[in-house]
Amino acid sequence: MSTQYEALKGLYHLRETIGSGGFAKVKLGYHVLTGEKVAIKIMDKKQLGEDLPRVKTEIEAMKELSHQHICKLYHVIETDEKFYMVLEHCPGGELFDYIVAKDKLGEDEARVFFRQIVGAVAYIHLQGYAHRDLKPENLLLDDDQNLKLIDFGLCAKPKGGLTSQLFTCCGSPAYAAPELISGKEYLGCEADVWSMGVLLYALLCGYLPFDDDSISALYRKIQTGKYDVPRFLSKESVRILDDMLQVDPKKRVSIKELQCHPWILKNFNIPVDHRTKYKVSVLDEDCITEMAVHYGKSKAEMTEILSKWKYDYFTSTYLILMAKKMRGQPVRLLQKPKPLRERQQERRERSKSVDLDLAPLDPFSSPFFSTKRAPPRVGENEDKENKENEKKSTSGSQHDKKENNKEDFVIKYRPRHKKEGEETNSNQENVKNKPPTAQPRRGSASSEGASRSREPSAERKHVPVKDFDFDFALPEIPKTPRYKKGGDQTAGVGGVGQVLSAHKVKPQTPPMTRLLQSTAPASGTPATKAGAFITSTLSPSRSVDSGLNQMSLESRTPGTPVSGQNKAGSIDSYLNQVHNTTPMMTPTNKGRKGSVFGSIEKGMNRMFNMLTPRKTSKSTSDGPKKVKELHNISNKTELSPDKVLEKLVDTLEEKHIVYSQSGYTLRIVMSNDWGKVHLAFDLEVCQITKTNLVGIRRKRVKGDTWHYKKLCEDVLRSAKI
Ligand SMILES: Nc1ncnc2c1ncn2[C@@H]1O[C@H](COP(=O)(O)OP(=O)(O)OP(=O)(O)O)[C@@H](O)[C@H]1O
Repeated sequence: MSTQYEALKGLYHLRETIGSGGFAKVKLGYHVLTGEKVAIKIMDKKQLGEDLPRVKTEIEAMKELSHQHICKLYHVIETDEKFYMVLEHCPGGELFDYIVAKDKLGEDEARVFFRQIVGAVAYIHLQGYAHRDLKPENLLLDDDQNLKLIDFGLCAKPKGGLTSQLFTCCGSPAYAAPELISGKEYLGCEADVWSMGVLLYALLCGYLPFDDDSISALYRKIQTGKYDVPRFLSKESVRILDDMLQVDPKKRVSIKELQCHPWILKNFNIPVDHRTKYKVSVLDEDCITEMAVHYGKSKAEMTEILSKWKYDYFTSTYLILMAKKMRGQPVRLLQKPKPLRERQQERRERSKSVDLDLAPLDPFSSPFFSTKRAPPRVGENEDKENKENEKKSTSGSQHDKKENNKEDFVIKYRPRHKKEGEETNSNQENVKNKPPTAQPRRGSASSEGASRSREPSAERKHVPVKDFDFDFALPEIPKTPRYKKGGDQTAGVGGVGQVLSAHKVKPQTPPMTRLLQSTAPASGTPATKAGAFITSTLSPSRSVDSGLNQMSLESRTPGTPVSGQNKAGSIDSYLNQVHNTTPMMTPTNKGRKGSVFGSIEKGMNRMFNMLTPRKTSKSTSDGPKKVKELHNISNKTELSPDKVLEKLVDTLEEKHIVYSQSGYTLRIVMSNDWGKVHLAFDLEVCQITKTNLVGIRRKRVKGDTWHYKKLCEDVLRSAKI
C-alpha cells in the first residue's frame, strides 16, 4: 500500500482503481478482518477545495440512509489530507454499462430495475432527502443484479422537510428538471421524479430523451418537454414516461403515485415497497458475539461501542458481518495469526519436548507422540518458514537472491514518483478518527503479526509492500481472500505479502507494455500492428492519472529514473505535459519510431508512438484474465485472445484513437485540443470461464457516459469480432 494511504494500513488491503468521478477516486479494497471486498472512495481535501461541503453532505446522508438499494457506507476516515469512505462493493458495474451492453432494455427487465429505483427514492424522500443526481451512472449493480444507488454529494435535506423549496441548480444537465434549470425555486422530490423519467427513457430506448452538444440548446429542449416516442415503446411505457416528464411539476406524477402506477404493477401486482430491509435499531446477537470474542470484550461492552455508530472500524466490521449473515454466510472473523516470534518459540518448545522426551520412543507407537508430532499444517509451514529464516540469517544468499529479484521487479514496477515535497510525512498521516486496533484474540496477535506471517521475515522490511499500489497494469490478485480452517493459515488472506510473492513468482502482466498508437506514418508499419507490442519498463503507477503521467515521462527515457518530475496529478495533466514537452528520445528509440506525432483526430487527439528496442509478439505470457460471463462482456468469439486483441488494436489505429496497452487491456483516451482528457475507458480481452469463448470487457474510467457508449459501440462494431 502506498504510504499516501497509510490511514488504511492494517484495516484494508488496497487494490486497483475501479472508478473515478469529478471528486473522487474509488479503489477496490479488502476488509482485513472479514476478507470481504469493499469499495474505498478517496477524496483529496486540497483538490476538493470549495466542494468540501459536498463530501460532508454525502457522508451525513449515507450515515442516515440504510436501504437494500442504497450503497451502504461502512467506515469514514478523515485525515489532514483526505477523506476515505469505505463502501459496500458493487462488482456489477454501472447500470449505464448494462444499457450499453444491451443497447436498450426490454420493458420487463426495465421494470425490475425501475421498481428498485422507485423503492430507493421513495425511501430517501421519506427520510427527508432529495437525491438530485439520479442517473444510470449513479446506480451500481451488485453480484445478484440488485441496484445500489450511490453519489449523495448533491443531495439535500431541507430543514422544513421536502415541501420546502430548493434553489441550487445542480445535477447532470441531461437529467435536470425544467424548473431546476430555469433557476426557479423547486421541490427536490419533484425534480427527482423528472430525472427518473429521463432514466427510464434511457433504459427503454438506449438513448436520452433530451440531448444536444450545446448546453443552452439542451436546456431549451428540456423546457419544451418534447421528446421522441419510438414506436417500439408500449402504450403503458409511453404513459408512464409522459406522467414523469411533465414540464409543470404540479402535473408530474408523485413518487407515491409511482409506487403503484399501472406500469409498475404490471407482472408484479403489488406496489413498490420502500421499506428498508436493514434493521439498524437492534444489533445482531451473532455479530456482537463474534466481535466481542475477537476484541476480547464482553458482549455488553461490544454492544455499547457499536451502538454509537461511529462509522469506524468497529462499525464497518459489524456491518460487513451483518451483510454476510444476510447472504447466509457464516458470521466469522478471520483469525489473526500469531506473530512469528511467538510461533517460533512455540515450535522450539514443541521440538524440545519431542527431542528430549520422546525421541527414544517409537514415534508411531506413541499416541502422545502422534498428537504432538502431527501438528496441523501450520507447524509444517512454520518449519519451512523457520528454515528459510535460518538460511537467511546465516548466509542470506538464497533469500537475498529472491530479494534482489524482487528489487528488480519493484524497480520495474515502481509506482508513481512522488511529487516534490508531496506527502513526505504521509507515514505519519494524521488520522482524525483513528480506527480501533483489535485486541489479541484467542491468544492471537496484532495486525502487525498478521502481515508478518504472510511473508518471510526479510521481506517484511521491504518497502515494496507499501509501494504495491498501482492503478493499472498489475495482475489481479488471483484469489479472493478466504479464511482457511485448520490453523494458522491466514497467509491466504489476500495479504500484501501474498500479493507480492504472487507477483514475484508469476507476474501475470508484463512490465507496463505500451503501444502508443501513432497516426499515418506508423499505422501501416508492422511495428505498430497488433502483436508487435512494445515492452518498456514503464511504471504502471496505480492511479489512472499518475500512471499516465508516468507514461509521459518515463516512456521517453526508458530506464531513466524519474524523480521529482512528475508534478501533474491527473490524466488531464498527463496529456498537458505530453503536449507541452519536447520529446526526449534515447539514441535507440530515436532510430526507430521514437517520435511524437502531432496528427489529430477531428483536431482533438494527439498521437504518440514511442518504441523501445524490445518487442514481444504476445502481450502477456500468461494469457488473458478469466472472467464470468457478465453484462459488461461483449463480442464473444471463438477466436484466440491474441487475434481479438490484434483486431481491436487494428481498429483503434485505423480510427486514429489514442490508446495505451497493458497486457490484454487497452485504455482508450480521448482529449481535447488542450490535452484535457474528457473520456477514458478500458477494453480488456478476457477468457470467459466455463466456455471456450473470448470476450471484451468494457469499463468507463472517466468522462461522459453517452459519449463513451457511442465510441465504445463504434470501436466494437468496427472490430468485426
Ligand atoms: N461502491 C462502489 N462499488 C463499485 N464501484 C464504485 C462504488 N462507488 C463508486 N464506484 C465507481 O466509482 C465511480 C465514481 O464514484 P462516485 O460517483 O461516487 O464519485 P464522484 O467523484 O462523487 O462522482 P461524480 O463526479 O459523479 O459526483 C462510479 O461511477 C463507479 O463506477
